[in-house]
Amino acid sequence: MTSKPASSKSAGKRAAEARGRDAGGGGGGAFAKWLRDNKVELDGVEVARFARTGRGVRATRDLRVGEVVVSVPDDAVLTVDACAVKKELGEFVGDGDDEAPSPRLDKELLVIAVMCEMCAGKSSAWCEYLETVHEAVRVGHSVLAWDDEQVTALFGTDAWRDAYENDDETLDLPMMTEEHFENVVTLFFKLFPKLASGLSVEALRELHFAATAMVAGYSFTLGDDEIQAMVPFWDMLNHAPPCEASVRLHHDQKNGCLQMITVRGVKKGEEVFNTYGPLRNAELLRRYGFVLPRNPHGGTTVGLAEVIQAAMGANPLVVDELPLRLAWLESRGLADEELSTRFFVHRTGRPSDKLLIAMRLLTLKPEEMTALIEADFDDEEQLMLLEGNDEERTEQSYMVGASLQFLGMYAKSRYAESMKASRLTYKMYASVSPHVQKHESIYRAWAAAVVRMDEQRALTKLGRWTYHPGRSEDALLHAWPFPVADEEGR
Ligand SMILES: C[S@@+](CC[C@H](N)C(=O)[O-])C[C@H]1O[C@@H](n2cnc3c(N)ncnc32)[C@H](O)[C@@H]1O
Repeated sequence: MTSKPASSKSAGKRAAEARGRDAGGGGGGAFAKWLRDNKVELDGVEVARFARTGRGVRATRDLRVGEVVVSVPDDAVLTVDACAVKKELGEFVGDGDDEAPSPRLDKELLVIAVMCEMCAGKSSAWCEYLETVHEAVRVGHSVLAWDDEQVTALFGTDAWRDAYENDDETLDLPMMTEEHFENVVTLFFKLFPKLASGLSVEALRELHFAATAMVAGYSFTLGDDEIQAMVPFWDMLNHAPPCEASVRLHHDQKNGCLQMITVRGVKKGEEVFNTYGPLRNAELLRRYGFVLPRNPHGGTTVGLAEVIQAAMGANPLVVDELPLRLAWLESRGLADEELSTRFFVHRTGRPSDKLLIAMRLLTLKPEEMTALIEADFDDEEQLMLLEGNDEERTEQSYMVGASLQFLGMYAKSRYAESMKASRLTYKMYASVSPHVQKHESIYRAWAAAVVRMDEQRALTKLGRWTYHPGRSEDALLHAWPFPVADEEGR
C-alpha cells in the first residue's frame, strides 16, 4: 500500500495550493487561450465555480434539449496515438499484434504519455491544458494523496481494496499504482532516459502519482475501440448520477469532433452536469476523490473468504468438503483459487444471485452435495428432485438465511470504525467543504465515513432482507446454474 504523505508538503507548496484553490474561475487565461487556439467551441456554457461542487461548467443562457454546447476537435484530444512519444511507447510495448489487448496497459500508457507531455513543458501541444488539470488534482482529494492515517479510515471498504489490493485488469485507475511505477514506468524511462528531462526517481514517482490521478479523474474511454483519452473541456464538467445528467457525449465523425449534447433543459446560471456512470461512493472516492451524500447508487461487496466463514458458522460440516465445493463453484465461475472472488450486496440488502448460489452450495448437507454432483442437468426429472421437497427446501432456505445473517455480522467487523462512529463523523462534519484547504483532513475523514456508512448500511440491511416476513423460500434458494463455466468457455 502506498500513499503520499500530505504532511511532508512544504509550507510554500501549501500556500501555492491554497492560492490555486482560491483562484476561482476556470483555470486562468492561459487555458482559455489554449481552448481558443485549439478551436474548442463553447456555445452557452462557461467554466465557473459552485459552492457545492467547486469548479465546473455553468449555462450562460437557457439551454434546450438537443443543443451542441461543446465541440472539441479530434486533434485537440490527447491519446497515446496523438502524443509526442507515440513511437517510443510503441517500441516499449512491441507491436503486440498477437497478444490480447490489456485494458490496464492502455490506461498505464496514457499515464506515461501524460508524464512525457508534462516533462516536455512549454513544448507540449497540451501544456496549458495539462497545467490546469494538474493544478486541480494537486488541490483535490485523490486517494493517492491521502496520508497513512487518512487511508486507515478506509480500511475494509471497496475503495481501499480496489485502490491497493485488487489486481483485476479491467478496473479503472488508480489501482496498484506503486507496482505500476516500479514495473512499468521506471522501465520505460530507463529505456528512454532523455524523456524524463533529468528528473530524479523520486520526482518521477511524484509526477507519476499526479499523472495517474489526472488520468483516473479526467480521462474518458471513447468508442467501441475503448480508446483512453484526455478530452479538454469535456473534463471540466462535474458528475451527477445518470438520471440527473444534463449532457451526453457524441463523436461527430463527419466533422471530426467530440460533442457534448444537452439531454435536459438547463436554466441560465445553473450548473451543467455530465455523468461518470452509475457509481457508488466507494468508486467515486477511489477514482475521483469525492462522494455524494445522497447517492442513489450504493451497496458493497463481500469476499469469498467471508462467505465461507459465514457458511461455516451455519454448517460446520463444510470444512471437510470445502475443496470439493469450491471446485464446483469454480466450475461455475463463482470461485477462484486465491479466494479473491467478490459478491455484490445491493444497497437494499438484497444479495446478488451469485451470492445466493454460493451460500446454498456451501450449506448443503453432504448427501445433497453428492446428489448435486451426480445430477444430469439434461434430465428435467432429476433436476426437480434436486430442488428438493418442501421440507428439504425449508431447511435449505433456513441455512442460507442463517449464513447470510452471519455474513452481515462478520463483514461489518472489517471496518476501521463502527457504523455508529461513521454516522457520528458524518453528522459532525456534514457541512465540510472539499474546496477549502484547511478542511483537507476533515473532508477526507468525512468522505471515508460516507463510504463506510453506505457499505455498513447495506450489510445491516442484508440481515433485514433475509428475515423480512415477506421473503419466500424461492427468493433465498436460487436455482442451480447450468452449464459449467469451462464448457461455455466463460
Ligand atoms: C473531470 S473533473 C471535473 C472538473 C473539476 N471540478 C475541475 O475543477 O477540474 C473531476 C473532478 O471534479 C470533482 N467533482 C466532480 N464532480 C463532483 C461533484 N458532484 N461534487 C464534488 N466534486 C466533484 C472531483 O474533484 C473530481 O475528481
